[in-house]
Amino acid sequence: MFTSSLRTGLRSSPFLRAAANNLSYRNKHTLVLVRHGESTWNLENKFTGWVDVPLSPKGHEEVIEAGKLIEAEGISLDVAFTSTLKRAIRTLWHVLEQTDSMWIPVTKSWTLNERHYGALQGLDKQQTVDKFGKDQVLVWRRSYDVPPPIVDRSSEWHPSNEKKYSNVSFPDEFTESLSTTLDRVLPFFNEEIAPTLKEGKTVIVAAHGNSLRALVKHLDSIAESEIAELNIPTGTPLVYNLDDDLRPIKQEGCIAPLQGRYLGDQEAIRARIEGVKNQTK
Ligand SMILES: O=C(O)[C@@H](CO)OP(=O)(O)O
Repeated sequence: MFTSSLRTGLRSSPFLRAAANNLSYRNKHTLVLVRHGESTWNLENKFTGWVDVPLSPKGHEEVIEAGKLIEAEGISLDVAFTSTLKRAIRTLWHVLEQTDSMWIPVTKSWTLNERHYGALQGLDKQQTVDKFGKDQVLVWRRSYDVPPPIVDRSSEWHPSNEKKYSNVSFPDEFTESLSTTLDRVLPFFNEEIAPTLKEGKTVIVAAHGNSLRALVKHLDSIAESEIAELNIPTGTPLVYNLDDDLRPIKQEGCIAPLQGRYLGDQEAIRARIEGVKNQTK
């Protein structure tokens, strides 16, 4: 009787649970993905892409909570990667603060940016549905290889007009589909993130809905036909355990087709996923 209540007590202790998780994460390649928290343009329901908008007040709260969840899970971060957009950078900062790992190396790369939304950037999502129809907007948002309308160099949204991309050359007419987003996310993953994971480091990537959709398409071998259905919620850590070939080890409680596991209240997470989907009804 006494022994069994002692065992129950040990299992329910957050400290001991975190310590046990810490041991189990140490023996695998651990990759934590987190989409930035709600941004001001998520709140206003505008197509954002590479427009550098900040987190909303709720977005800050979401990612502070994300950091606490990572900490409670006993995950000890070693190396971080993020985009060059402030909503992802700020998300990472909050997570690093909450996990007492602000000292770890951080690499920022435009290749982890959100998918560029071309001439849709800045438009209200619902008004775009009203003008072009739900089906067309769904194709622009979620098809694998149909890009939104282009911007040229005269547009304020063309990356050649921004200092932060001055070392990169972009075509005169620019836009991105999920497929062309994957064409820049995957080389960065293979050249920078994969070797770090193989060294045994625990890696966090703070990025965006569509750059993370591209990455998990690769990790989880999701078919082009299936990827349209996949929506990633804001500010929710997604933890992968990877084998030595960096193939995901399917985790209990994962939401198919993902093999990694979201941390947090699973019902609330499913509601957030639906919320992303329903931005264009
Ligand atoms: O506007 C965007 O850049 C993205 C993410 O917020 O939107 P969507 O989910 O419609 O691809």
